[in-house]
Amino acid sequence: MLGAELPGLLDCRRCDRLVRGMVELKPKAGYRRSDYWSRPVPGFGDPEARICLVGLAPGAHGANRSGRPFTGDGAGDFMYPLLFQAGFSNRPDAVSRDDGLRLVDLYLTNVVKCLPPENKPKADEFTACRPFLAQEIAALKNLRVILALGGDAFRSLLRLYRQQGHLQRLADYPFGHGVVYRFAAAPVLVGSYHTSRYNIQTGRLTETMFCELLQTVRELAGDNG
Ligand SMILES: O=c1cc[nH]c(=O)[nH]1
Repeated sequence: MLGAELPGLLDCRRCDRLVRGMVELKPKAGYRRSDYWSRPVPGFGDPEARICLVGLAPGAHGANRSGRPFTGDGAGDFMYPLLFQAGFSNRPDAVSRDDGLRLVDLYLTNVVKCLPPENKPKADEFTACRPFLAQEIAALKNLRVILALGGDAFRSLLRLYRQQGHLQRLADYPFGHGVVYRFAAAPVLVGSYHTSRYNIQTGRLTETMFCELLQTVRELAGDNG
């Protein structure tokens, strides 16, 4: 099972700090508290996907409001048009959960499903949420490549791989934009700088860099271009 059907996800209250933070968050101008999802945000996409893109956690006024990863935040505004250009979706933007957006050969999720204060989940919150990520990965039967956005998401995936016996030392797998790690019995792991507004504004990540990486990921999944 995937998305909102992941057992126990929508009702999860494991992390007190995160639950409190979502309740206390002040809506942005023009919105009311009732406009906010303010619960664990399920992943979504193609259940037959060969590729899984994994972000960090819902943005305060993006995924935490809309209830869908990267929907309504700067990171998504950068990413969705490029996913469309690369043929991974049926429309170039993401507006709300009922906008008709469909992902093709791609599943999109976050390592932490609830909004973390200051965008920084704590170690025990990564740990508490990891079983959900493990279930998503296990349910994607055609999965070949995981693209992790940002070092924190990347390292959380490495920890999952270590727990599952696919690797021993995290230090053997340093994060970087474009790093590719292969494993005997787990999806290829690829690192990308996060598509955050900060990274885009500072030029750390450009459209060209991200498009090239999407192409690489597609090739790693089995297409020759
Ligand atoms: O990592 C991120 C950033 C913004 N929105 C998400 O859903 N995930």
